[in-house]
Amino acid sequence: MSTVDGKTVRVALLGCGTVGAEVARLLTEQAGELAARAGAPVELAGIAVRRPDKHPELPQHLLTNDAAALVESDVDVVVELIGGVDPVREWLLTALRKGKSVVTANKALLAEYSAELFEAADAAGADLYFEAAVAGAIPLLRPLRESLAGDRITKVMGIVNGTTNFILSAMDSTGAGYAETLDEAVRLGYAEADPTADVDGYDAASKAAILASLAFHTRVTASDVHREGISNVSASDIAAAKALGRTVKLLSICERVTGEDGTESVSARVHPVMIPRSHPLANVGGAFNAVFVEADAAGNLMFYGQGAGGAPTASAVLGDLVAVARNRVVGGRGPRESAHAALPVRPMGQTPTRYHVSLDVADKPGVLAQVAQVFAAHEVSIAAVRQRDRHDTASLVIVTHLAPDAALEATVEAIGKMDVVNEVVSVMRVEGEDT
Ligand SMILES: NC(=O)c1ccc[n+]([C@@H]2O[C@H](COP(=O)([O-])OP(=O)(O)OC[C@H]3O[C@@H](n4cnc5c(N)ncnc54)[C@H](O)[C@@H]3O)[C@@H](O)[C@H]2O)c1
Ligand SMILES: N[C@@H](CCO)C(=O)O
Ligand code: NA
Repeated sequence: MSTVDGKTVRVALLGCGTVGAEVARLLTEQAGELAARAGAPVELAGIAVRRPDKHPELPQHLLTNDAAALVESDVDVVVELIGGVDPVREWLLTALRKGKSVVTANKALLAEYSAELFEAADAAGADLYFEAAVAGAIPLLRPLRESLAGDRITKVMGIVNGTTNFILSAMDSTGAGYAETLDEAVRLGYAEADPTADVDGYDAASKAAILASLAFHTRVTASDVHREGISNVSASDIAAAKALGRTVKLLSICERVTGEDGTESVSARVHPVMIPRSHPLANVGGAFNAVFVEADAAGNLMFYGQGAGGAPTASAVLGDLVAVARNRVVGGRGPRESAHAALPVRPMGQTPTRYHVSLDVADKPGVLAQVAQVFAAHEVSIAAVRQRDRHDTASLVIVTHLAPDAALEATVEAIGKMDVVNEVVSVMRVEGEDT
């Protein structure tokens, strides 16, 4: 038995590309079921596209190239699937100020402007949902905003960019270098012709900002996130990781950091990391996403699935659409912004990290002691050392304990200048316990 007695919820769809086309299809094909679940018919009232004449597949009477006018028209919900900041930002602010609910997949916009969007939403009592913006189909933002709202989250760490995960997974399995693997990823259609946002970590940094804000009830923007991409990850790094029983992943890491004086701050960063092959994130291959959440009461949680693609991303958009339609039917709202903790963002240099350093050194007495002395001088404690002799040189692999990132960086710089060090073969941060 279902009750569909609510007033029709009229939906404006802005953008009909990879994700928008799937949303339009599912909205039409599943109209009856969506109405039953929402408690009211959910009706596509208009679709804004750039060139209506290029969309013979869509109902022609719904098409317009005037997104601004569609937002102002008699619609209840605006689903934005165009992307980018301008001009979308103004349209969504207009919609929210007029009390219309907004559903968007736009991480670039949310990562910089969520405060003003939430302010507009809160002032008008409208909903702002964006499950598709991080990790596509994977239910992640709703668990953070709702299911875990009673817990204290300490860390959110994951693979939230499919393109870079595809490239790193391929480098790991073939041993090939970065440039040739990227070319292959573009050829196969996994990476875009201009893959900058993915490979330089901008996409993952936007997602980290959204995750840190929701997990820690604070405001973190993309510009607060320390960002390193994967273009410097070499075949040597991958080989060094393998030799240690580790693999390399581009991780978005958001964590609470408690200073020596007990004050709390947030660290949000994106960079390549060596993790043990036994770590749950190590087995996430290809273009899949996975996010690990640590919370005081819940313990460890893992979210895994498809982080991109038309249909998977549309699944998250439709879920949000049903949620906002339900809220309208019962006259309520979804969660408002929760930024009460107002935690400062810790600079990367002061963030505790661990390094792996692989060196090619002269094979003579006292070299290990000299290298260890440089670590000690920077107050960096060594967790493990492995030395392997070759002819007249030796391979030295050092893994540190936690130390401020700036101290680790300075240590590596000083080591690179030592006469006894022939080559710094690989330097990378590590996460997870060694097995
Ligand atoms: N594709 C994915 O896998 C994926 C996953 C998660 C989130 N997202 C996000 O979803 C959003 C859409 O991504 P996409 O992959 O569908 O992009 P897309 O480029 O395939 O589609 C965007 C569409 O918007 C249209 N458009 C641009 N300006 C417009 C305007 N002024 N009026 C009307 N239409 C206009 C474009 O012509 C294009 O068809 C982005 O914010 C993206 O970050 C995408
Ligand atoms: N370019 C993104 C799409 C999903 O946000 C990725 O590779 O994961
Ligand atoms: Na998601």
